[in-house]
Amino acid sequence: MSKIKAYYQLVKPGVMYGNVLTGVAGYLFAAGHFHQFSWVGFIATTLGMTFVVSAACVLNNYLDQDIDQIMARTKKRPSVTGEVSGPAMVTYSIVLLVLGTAVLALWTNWLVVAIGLIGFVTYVWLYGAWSKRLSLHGTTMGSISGAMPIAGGYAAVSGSIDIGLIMVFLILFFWQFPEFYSISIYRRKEYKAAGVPVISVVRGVPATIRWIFINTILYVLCTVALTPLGYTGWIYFVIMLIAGLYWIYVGYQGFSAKKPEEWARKRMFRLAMYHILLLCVMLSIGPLLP
Ligand code: HEM
Ligand SMILES: CC(C)=CCC/C(C)=C/CC/C(C)=C/COP(=O)(O)OP(=O)(O)O
Repeated sequence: MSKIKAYYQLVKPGVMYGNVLTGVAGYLFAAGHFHQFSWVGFIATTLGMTFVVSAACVLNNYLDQDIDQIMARTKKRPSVTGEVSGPAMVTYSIVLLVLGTAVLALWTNWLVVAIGLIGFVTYVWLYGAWSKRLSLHGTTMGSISGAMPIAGGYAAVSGSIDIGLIMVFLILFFWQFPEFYSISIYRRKEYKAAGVPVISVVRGVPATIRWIFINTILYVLCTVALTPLGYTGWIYFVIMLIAGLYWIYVGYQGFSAKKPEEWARKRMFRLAMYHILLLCVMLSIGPLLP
């Protein structure tokens, strides 16, 4: 692997782009609602968030080497193979964090800076270094950090904490349980071998399927609630309701799945990916449509 590719891998591109995408959606959602869009604010939010989320992922890679070297999915990471040294990773993370925080501080507002830093600390320490290793509730902590970028994007426009900010935070918070709990089903053996107490290891697969179902319903309720709350028009409502009911139906199929691993990988996880894309598009245009 070339050095550049190694440094790129360290930011966990899949997770990083997903998080930035939700940040962008949060910004556009608020911009549509408040009729207030600025290119400077938009670019600074996107760029700053990209740097801060990347900084968090790099530091997490540095701290997670012991777990990552056991799991097949993660054992080829540059942090594990030694391609990038420990001190280099820490320096890289600090540079990204300083850059990102500076961009957010200069061109957005202090609420966005605070949300970025809370997300950073929650992901790197409260989740990665602490609760992920200790308890099945680590996912809840991880979900708090994962819901920060959309809240940050929204806050860049609103400048304050309001119902809209709380709702987008909750939507993203609940979305992550179907996403990660389905991964925990199809990667159960790896997590068990690495000693990570994810829900499928601690409570078993049927209980995990139950919690996926419950959280999917909570996600759908929060997404459609934006319309009666006055944030989006009925086109958003109808599309999110239909897509949401379908997701709930797929969650329900989990109860009778003959091969839960296959259901989790090919149905539930995949649908979580489609849902986040659809959600981001609909949040961005929902306030502007009838
Ligand atoms: C807003 C929050 C999140 C976003 C946007 C997100 C996005 C993504 C995306 C796009 C992927 C597929 C690409 C890739 O493999 O890198 C992925 C995979 C993954 N995510 Fe998430 N994720 C989020 C939250 C979480 C949470 C809370 C956890 C765990 C507690 C988690 C654990 C994982 C794992 C382990 C994979 C790898 C799956 C595999 O290789 O089979 N993610 N995520
Ligand atoms: C504003 C801000 C900086 C927010 C932080 C956003 C962020 C990086 C969220 C990630 C969510 C999450 C728990 C991913 C899984 O990590 P993992 O360590 O379980 O994944 P792995 O097993 O692939 O390493």
